[in-house]
Formats: sequence, C-alpha cells, structure tokens
Amino acid sequence: MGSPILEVDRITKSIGQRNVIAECSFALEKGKIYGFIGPNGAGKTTMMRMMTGLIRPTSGHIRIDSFDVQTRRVQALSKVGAIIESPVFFEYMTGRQVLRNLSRLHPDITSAEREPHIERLLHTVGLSGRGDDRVKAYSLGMKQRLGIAQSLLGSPELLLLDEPSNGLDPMGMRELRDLIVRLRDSANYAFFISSHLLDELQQMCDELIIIREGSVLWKGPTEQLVANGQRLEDAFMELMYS
Ligand SMILES: Nc1ncnc2c1ncn2[C@@H]1O[C@H](COP(=O)(O)OP(=O)(O)OP(=O)(O)O)[C@@H](O)[C@H]1O
Repeated sequence: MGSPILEVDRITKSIGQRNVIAECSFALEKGKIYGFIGPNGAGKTTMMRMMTGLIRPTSGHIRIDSFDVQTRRVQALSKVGAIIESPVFFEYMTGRQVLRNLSRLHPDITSAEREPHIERLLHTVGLSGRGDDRVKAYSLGMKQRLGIAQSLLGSPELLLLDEPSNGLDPMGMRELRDLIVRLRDSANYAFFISSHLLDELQQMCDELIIIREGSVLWKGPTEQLVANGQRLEDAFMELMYS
C-alpha cells in the first residue's frame, strides 16, 4: 500500500467511564471507496467526528496526508470534505448562491476562479441546469448532490459521508452511487461512507471496515467478505453473531 491519505492509529474515545471507541486502527488509500459499517451505537458517528476534528480522541492519533488532526489541524482538514449530518442549506437561496457563499470560506479560491469553479462543481454533481433554482425546490437527492458539491469546494482528496443515502428513493440512491463511483474513477478521491444500507454499500465499496462496540471487527476488500452471489447483509449477520 502507498502512503495512506488517512490513518487512524490506536484511537480510543472515552465518554464518562465508557470506551465508546477502543484502540481502533485502520488506513484509507486514495482511489478507493470504503464502507464503514456497524450496528446502532457501535461508534461510527463518534469516529467520523474525530476524523473531522469535531471532537478530540482520548488517546491515539488521526493523520490526514501525514498531518495530525490535533496538532496540524488546518493542513490536515484542508484535504477533507465531509457531510457528517445531513447538509443544511438556506432553502431560499439558489444552489449556485449556496456554493458561492460557502466558497468564501476557502481562501484558496480567488474571485476570478470562483464562478468557473462553481459551474464545474454544479456540472460534476449533475445540477448544472438547476443551479439557479432555489434549494427549497430541490428533491432530497438533489440536496445531497449539492452537499457533495459543497464538500468538493476546497478540492479535497478524501470525502467523509455519514449516511448519505438515508431517505433517498431508489433513483436518488442510484444517482448518488453513480456520482461517487464516477468521482473515485475520474479524480482518484477516497470515500469513507457510513451507512446501514448494506445493499448500497455492497454495490460501490472496494473495502469495508466493520466495527462493533467501538472495536474494529473486520476490515478488508469487499469481495473477501462477500462470496460471489452472497449478500453483504448475510455476511454481516454471520460476523455479528460469530
Ligand atoms: N456525547 C455523548 N455522551 C454520552 N454518550 C455518547 C455521546 N456520544 C455518543 N455516545 C454513545 O456512544 C456510543 C456510540 O455512538 P455513535 O453515535 O457514535 O454510534 P453510531 O455507530 O454512529 O450509531 P448509529 O448507527 O445509531 O448512528 C453510543 O452508545 C452513544 O450512546
């Protein structure tokens, strides 16, 4: 494996007397889609909040492109785009206005680059014809894709998505899946996606990281866990009860 874009190195998070995350380690490479799976309360959101610097680990290190999220925060987080809770937008704005406003948080985007960058992002996520419509007229799938465009504003190398397909209809799920696979293939992004929708993950993930009660239970290539023709849901259940 080349040098990882993200490294979780023996991370523990204690809340009160409890280790919500206990000595977790894994690494993510560019150009791959990782599924992050575990039952309710396993610690997925807690881990993703530490990966994006929203909360501090009790011990261990998270490095993004070799920068420690705690001590080299700005450099580390400049490589990451994330949707941790559903993206929240001012619904009276148009998609383009939303991106324009948020782009001002990225000092690297010059005013000359701003509009072409936004136009490219709208095109990338399939919203170029709808950029001047108000967000309140968007379907949930369009809002999720606008969220992806938002997370791409700073030209990251890694995208963290927490339950991105929740609430989407089958067409919305498929559009989101196609977009994620296309971005992996065209721009070599790494994706780290937490979801309970195992059929969705099975269709797009190169690798899986499975946690239970705060510990990594299994990690590796999807095809290593799921034999030909088997459903990830069945393999997951077998693991949970093993
Ligand atoms: N601020 C907090 N205070 C107390 N307990 C917490 C806090 N945050 C998380 N927990 C506990 O940590 C555990 C892991 O929670 P977390 O939300 O990370 O799980 P999850 O895998 O994301 O679950 P879900 O699939 O339901 O979203 C749970 O038992 C939760 O109750």
